[in-house]
Amino acid sequence: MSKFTGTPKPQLAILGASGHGKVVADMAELLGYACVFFDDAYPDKQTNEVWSIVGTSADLYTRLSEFAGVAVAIGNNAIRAQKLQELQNLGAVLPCLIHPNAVVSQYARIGAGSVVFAGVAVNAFTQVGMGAILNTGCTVDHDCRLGDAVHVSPGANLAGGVTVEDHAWVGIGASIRQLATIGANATIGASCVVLKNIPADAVVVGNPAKPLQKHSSAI
Ligand SMILES: CC(=O)SCCNC(=O)CCNC(=O)[C@H](O)C(C)(C)COP(=O)(O)OP(=O)(O)OC[C@H]1O[C@@H](n2cnc3c(N)ncnc32)[C@H](O)[C@@H]1OP(=O)(O)O
Repeated sequence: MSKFTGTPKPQLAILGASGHGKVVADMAELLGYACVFFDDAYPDKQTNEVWSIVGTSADLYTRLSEFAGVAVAIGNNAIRAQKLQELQNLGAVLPCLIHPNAVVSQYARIGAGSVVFAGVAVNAFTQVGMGAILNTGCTVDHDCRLGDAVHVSPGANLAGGVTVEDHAWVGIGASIRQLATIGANATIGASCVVLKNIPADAVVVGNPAKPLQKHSSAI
């Protein structure tokens, strides 16, 4: 007598066997996927905790038809954007993965290849581009505009009408005042409080946000 095994789970390939990748895989399993990793450290590295690494990024590009979807778990915003673009050009399916315990308004839009982790809230009429990381417990309030491959780190809070341009990184626990704009590729340091617009490529820290100064001298 054959044993009933149920419907096979859809397979998700995750590019990047990182710590971030573990969180993506854990969430994807909750969403019903079975996960394997691809990473250029293969074959020297063959596991990422409980998950198998089965090939390099080049291997993934030749095996896309085997997968129901591909996630890119690379924290660097520019590299993640580049890999997502290459995968999209090859016809890969890039699902937007939203944790069951995230709260996303029915009037919000989040782009392909984005991940939204546990405890996140995204409020009405916010739009998020492709390949975003909305990390654990961050909030993105109403009418925000987030570009492609942005990262909002754990516990960061964006008030209403904030703009975050492509590839910008909002650090852990940062707060962004309503209607402020964070320029492309900018970095907002951990716990920073942003009250005014931040130009592209800037690195700012503190309360209120100021450009990062490195002033350690030899002790
Ligand atoms: C799940 C996850 O883990 S997601 C990842 C979450 N992580 C984050 O959000 C981290 C965000 N990154 C930061 O805050 C970083 O410190 C950055 C990007 C702002 C600066 O990094 P670096 O360029 O490496 O700066 P570095 O560590 O050398 O520090 C330089 C100076 O700035 C100070 N500094 C660095 N970050 C901050 C900050 N967030 N607030 C205040 N001062 C800071 C340092 O104390 C140091 O001061 P000193 O020169 O007087 O000693």
